[in-house]
Amino acid sequence: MTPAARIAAAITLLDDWLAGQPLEQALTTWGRHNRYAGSGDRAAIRDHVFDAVRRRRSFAALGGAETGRGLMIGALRAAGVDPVTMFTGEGHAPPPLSPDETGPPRAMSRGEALDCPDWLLPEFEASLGADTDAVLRALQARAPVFLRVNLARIDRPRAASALEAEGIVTRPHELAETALEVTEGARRVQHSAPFRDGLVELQDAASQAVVAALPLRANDRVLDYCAGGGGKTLAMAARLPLTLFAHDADPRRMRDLPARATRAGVRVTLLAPGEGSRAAPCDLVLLDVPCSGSGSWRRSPEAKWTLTPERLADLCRIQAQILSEASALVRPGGYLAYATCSLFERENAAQIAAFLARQHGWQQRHARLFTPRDGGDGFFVAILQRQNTIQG
Ligand SMILES: C[S@@+](CC[C@H](N)C(=O)[O-])C[C@H]1O[C@@H](n2cnc3c(N)ncnc32)[C@H](O)[C@@H]1O
Repeated sequence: MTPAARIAAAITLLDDWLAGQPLEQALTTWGRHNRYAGSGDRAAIRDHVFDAVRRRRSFAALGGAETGRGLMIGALRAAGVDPVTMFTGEGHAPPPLSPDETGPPRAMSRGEALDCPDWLLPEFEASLGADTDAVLRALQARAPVFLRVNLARIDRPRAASALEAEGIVTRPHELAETALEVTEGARRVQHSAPFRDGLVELQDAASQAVVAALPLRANDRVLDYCAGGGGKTLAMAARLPLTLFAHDADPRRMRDLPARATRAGVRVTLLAPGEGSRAAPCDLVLLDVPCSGSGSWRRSPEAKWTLTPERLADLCRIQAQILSEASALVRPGGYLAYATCSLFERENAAQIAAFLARQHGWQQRHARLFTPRDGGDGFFVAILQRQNTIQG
């Protein structure tokens, strides 16, 4: 496909998305109906579409309309390319620009320039203060691809060499001693021997830093209460030998966990929903709670536009409930670790402050907010310790 034909395909997909079709579904359907497109074409079209969803407001302002066509005209202008060179109408290129589409772009509001829904600007400001604009700008870019080196099996330099032998170039990242950032060959990772053999896993660098911050000791009894696909379960297992339990309210989310654990050479006991108490009393319970995901909107840009005030309030209620129910599973003297991939204060520090105010006998030992300016996704982690003498 020519570069212009790829843009025409991205326009169709963006129109489907704007009409309400989920992005992944639109991409799969398009792929099925356009089998002539090679893997390079599909990857390039996917990149166009994800960039446009991430930068929906600024591209629409630059392109003059919130349509697939307007977004792609805006994308070209943002990249310093005159859209006239691609919108030629020749072959499979999109039709030439109309007079309306060639006028000078209008001034943008702050929310448009930062690609942020207006209702969320105060939420970001209350959470990030003077860093708001810089963090929102960081969220406009593509997320880097990070790998976690399984230090139980191999050290970071040797993992980097094994990957390089397969054309995957990486560099160490300072967020965690397990982290490698892929700078070339990211699409080869899942077919590579180091990945197949469990020497490396795909995992965001801040997510790795969260696991590195957990106060774990050898042979601890640990429950990953919101385990999902088990990214953090496996990262904990790679740190040191543990008795590990994984639980999730939706067991389908843990479907891939047994195979991933086998590949990594670790044992994890899966618990049915509501049976978290079978792991108690725990030395550490990790609560990687459901959240707005605002820290990972580079990776999942659709979520930025679908979050509503009602959904955010619901998530906060669920987080508070999980904190209350799962804290009971920690032994006296043990730890509760609370994590989100959100940048919002009310899902993070405020949620912990409210827990400490209503539940006596806990002390905060550590808290840190990572933002995309640190390189990885936005993440929050707080570590609370249960007092040995339980009061109230
Ligand atoms: C952020 S994801 C977990 C990601 C996972 N820990 C990882 O690192 O790959 C949050 C998970 O919490 C689960 N969840 C939602 N409500 C829950 C609840 N009340 N109790 C336990 N898990 C819950 C969701 O099904 C989802 O899998």
